[in-house]
Amino acid sequence: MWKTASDNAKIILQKIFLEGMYLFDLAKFWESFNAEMRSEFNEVSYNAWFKNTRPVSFNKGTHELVISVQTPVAKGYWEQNISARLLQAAYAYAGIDIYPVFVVDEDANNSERMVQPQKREAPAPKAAPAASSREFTKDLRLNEKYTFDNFIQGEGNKLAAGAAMAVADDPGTFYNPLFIFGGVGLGKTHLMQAIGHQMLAENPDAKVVYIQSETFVNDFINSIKNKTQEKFREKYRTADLLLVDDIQFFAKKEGIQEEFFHTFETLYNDKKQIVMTSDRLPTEIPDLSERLVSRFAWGLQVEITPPDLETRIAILRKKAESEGLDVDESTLDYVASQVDTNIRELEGALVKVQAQATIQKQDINIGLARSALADLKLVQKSRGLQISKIQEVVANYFQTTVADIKGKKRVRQIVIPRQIAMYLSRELTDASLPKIGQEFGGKDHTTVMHACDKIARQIKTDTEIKSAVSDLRQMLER
Ligand SMILES: Nc1ncnc2c1ncn2[C@@H]1O[C@H](COP(=O)(O)OP(=O)(O)OP(=O)(O)O)[C@@H](O)[C@H]1O
Repeated sequence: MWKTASDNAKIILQKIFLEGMYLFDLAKFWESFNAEMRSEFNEVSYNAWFKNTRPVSFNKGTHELVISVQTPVAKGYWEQNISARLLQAAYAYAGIDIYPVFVVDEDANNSERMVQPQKREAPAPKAAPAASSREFTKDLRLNEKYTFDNFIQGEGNKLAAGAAMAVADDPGTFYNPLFIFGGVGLGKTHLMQAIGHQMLAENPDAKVVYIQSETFVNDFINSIKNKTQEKFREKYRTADLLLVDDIQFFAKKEGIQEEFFHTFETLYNDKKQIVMTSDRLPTEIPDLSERLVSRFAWGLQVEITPPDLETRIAILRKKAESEGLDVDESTLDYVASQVDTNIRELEGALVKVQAQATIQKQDINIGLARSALADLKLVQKSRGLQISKIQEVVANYFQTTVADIKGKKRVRQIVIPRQIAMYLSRELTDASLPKIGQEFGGKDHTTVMHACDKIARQIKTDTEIKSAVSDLRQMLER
């Protein structure tokens, strides 16, 4: 029987397909794709998106290519920005279509939280007022050291760093707004400004506005006093990138919130990137209007948690290098072990050691570091109460177990001690509500908020609860 032209075509296609399958060597393909990406992305971006991303398997039947990424942020970035490139590369390499599937590596063990974006409303287009670029340059005060290159990634900040880089690579589209929250001195401002630096490096004419939230408040009040509201609006509503630091200071300021709402709307609708930092989630900022809370959740809310020892050492090493200090590893290790919750204080500790070395005309070594930081140790000791310690003391007091305190049992004998432990964690540590929830077996921050409110109320009305809380406080503060 003769073959028709269309049969032939089918056979040829089948052959090409099979050759493609045959040729599709996953390891080799990945190597070549990686090399291509390495030459295209700068070092920081390459390290963020590609270095720890691995192909897991390729199914020759379904063409599914399973790829393991380190964080949910990296997953989102690959899906949105890199998938298309990967498809092209696979086609060019072996003439086949592939279907990438991204999985987050559970072993990467992220300690930070990422709050998933909420559904956003379709933005109504709005015309932006004309810009005056000189005003922005005048206001710009980015710290030149706060770049991605100088930011050490580790447990506690890699989700936030990944999100910041994604935003810097593709502002106004990917995670808008980006809301970075977490404790004092953990690098929120640094990351936020790094986005500004990258935007300016790529486009020196970009209008990058970086402000402390108090500046917005003061500018607004002055604009009313001086009748320069139009100018005020122009300044903020024509930015390409608006960076607002410590937005928790908008708490209870209704007029300011109203003004910021309109600034937000204008920028958002114009697809301009907004980045905010805060020491807590929007839902925890007192009297923050519902519409701001919901808008802040449109993009990504990501937490920075305190760095582990390894990251603290790496930060100190980098700082010592940039200051031209010769500090050996054991001294770096010692200094890093003295300050565990605040990187500003960690850097301050190194400065203290450096100052002592200068005064005493000595080289920096572990003995000198010990004497320089002797008083610091006392301060840290009284401040560094751990949530785990609170759980242990409360469990003992109520003759239950830490597992039950952290668990899900709903019986009253456990629920009350659990709520008291949450209340004390809020009162006696710097931990945010999400962080406390996480330490109590991954509970939602609203559960913690409810527990804290309930115990605060009961202390006023229930003498037994009152004296239990006061006993426990004494035990913990001893
Ligand atoms: N991962 C990091 N790598 C290098 N330096 C860091 C890192 N995180 C923080 N720092 C440094 O620690 C100092 C404090 O950081 P930053 O001011 O950004 O903290 P913050 O979270 O904004 O604090 P605050 O809550 O007080 O506003 C800065 O000098 C910053 O450069």
